[in-house]
Amino acid sequence: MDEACMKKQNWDVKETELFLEILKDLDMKKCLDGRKVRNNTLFKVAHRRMTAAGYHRSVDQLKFRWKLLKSAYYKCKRSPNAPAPTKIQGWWRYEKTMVAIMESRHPLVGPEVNSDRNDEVTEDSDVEASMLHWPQSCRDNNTQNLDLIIKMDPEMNSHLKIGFIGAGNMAYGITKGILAGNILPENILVSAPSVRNLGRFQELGISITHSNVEVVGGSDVVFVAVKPHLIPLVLNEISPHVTDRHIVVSVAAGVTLATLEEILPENTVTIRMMPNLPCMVQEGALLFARGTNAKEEDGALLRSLLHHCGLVEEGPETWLDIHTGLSGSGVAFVYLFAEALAEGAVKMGMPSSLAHSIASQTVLGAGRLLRDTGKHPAQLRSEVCTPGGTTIYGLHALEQGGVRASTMSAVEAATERARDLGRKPAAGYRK
Ligand SMILES: NC(=O)C1=CN([C@@H]2O[C@H](COP(=O)(O)OP(=O)(O)OC[C@H]3O[C@@H](n4cnc5c(N)ncnc54)[C@H](OP(=O)(O)O)[C@@H]3O)[C@@H](O)[C@H]2O)C=CC1
Ligand SMILES: O=C(O)[C@@H]1CCC=N1
Repeated sequence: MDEACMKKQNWDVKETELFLEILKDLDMKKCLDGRKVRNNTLFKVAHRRMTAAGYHRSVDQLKFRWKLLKSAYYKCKRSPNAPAPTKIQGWWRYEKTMVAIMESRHPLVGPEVNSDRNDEVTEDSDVEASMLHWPQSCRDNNTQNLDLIIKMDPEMNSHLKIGFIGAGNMAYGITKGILAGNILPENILVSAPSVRNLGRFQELGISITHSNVEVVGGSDVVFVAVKPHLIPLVLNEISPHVTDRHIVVSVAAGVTLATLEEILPENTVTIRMMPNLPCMVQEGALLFARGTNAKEEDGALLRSLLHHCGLVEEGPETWLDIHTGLSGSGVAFVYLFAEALAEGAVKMGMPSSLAHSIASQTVLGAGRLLRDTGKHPAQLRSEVCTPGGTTIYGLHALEQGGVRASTMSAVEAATERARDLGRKPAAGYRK
């Protein structure tokens, strides 16, 4: 480690005080009990807040600083009257806050305390922080816990820098959803080779560039929203600039996590996600799968970033292609049906514009009722259907046209196409 780097590891009073205030504010008493003391998420929250305040420490450095402070606290407890019981310079400044944190956490008895005491280290070894092995975050931390932790820190996302590579319809849809949350336009940067799609981002107050590398350099979360056949090209271009600071989220249909991980540097946090266009009106349906290095808290962060886009779910990667058929492409199937409904009305003599606005309201109303009641579609269908009435005559006509089978085939065909794109992203692809 060179001298400049070692210097960077020296904490000054202001920085340490801020760090402790953040930990206190995060209410460690509730969140860090025993085994969860090293919960990555909390340190990540602290990391984001420190970064926002202009202090650029890695999560591991924060953990190590905490370890030192705890060590000093225990030394002090053991021999309160001994002079300079710790090597942390100016320890007296932090003692009060440390006591406030530690003594609201648990009494100084019990096995956890003993195990904490074993963590005692000297400040001299601070420079070795990056080499320390920290246990993985506890597997028993379910998503609910993580969501709670993130909710505790409502400003967390607002400091995140978000980048989009590709300025097409999907990037725009996700951006609109993100902006409905607490991310400000000035924290978003979008790139595309031409200006033709960039204007609408500018109108939202978002910065634009033609440089994908600039987007990576200025972002914590990078959405890659180019067509699937361009993914290898774009990832090869940005790969030298991707670091452990980044979460790379691909929205490209079919492109697998294995492909992303093969091109990006080892240890890159990758997430594969399939959104859909209604993100634009905060009614999207999004499914994501985490890559090898993406932890639960990375998924929780993505969820909290996108929750204004609509329904956000996590699942195994094998469901991503199915979700593409069901929902990514599925919205287009619904539009086709809406169009056909309107055309049926036009055929029967209704003016086109009225027919289309009634068709869209019908799709919206049917969808909301389906979602909000949680009823099975067949149940709602039967509630509309009077015996011998109009609806059953119409449904009969639809069944004769094979609408159910052809819709199932449409989902199947789109799923298979996504799987093909995953095998050969460029195969038969048209822009
Ligand atoms: N549209 C949808 O409903 C959905 C799309 N997706 C996925 O989202 C991705 C994007 O789709 P969509 O938004 O529809 O596509 P668009 O064609 O609307 O947008 C593609 C964007 O990529 C940009 N681009 C092209 N080459 C590069 C490059 N080398 N570097 C940076 N940007 C580049 C284009 O630039 P320019 O503006 O200059 O042309 C354009 O802005 C696809 O992978 C698709 O599978 C997923 C779910 C739904
Ligand atoms: O048609 C496509 O390939 C993209 C993916 C899902 C929706 N649109």
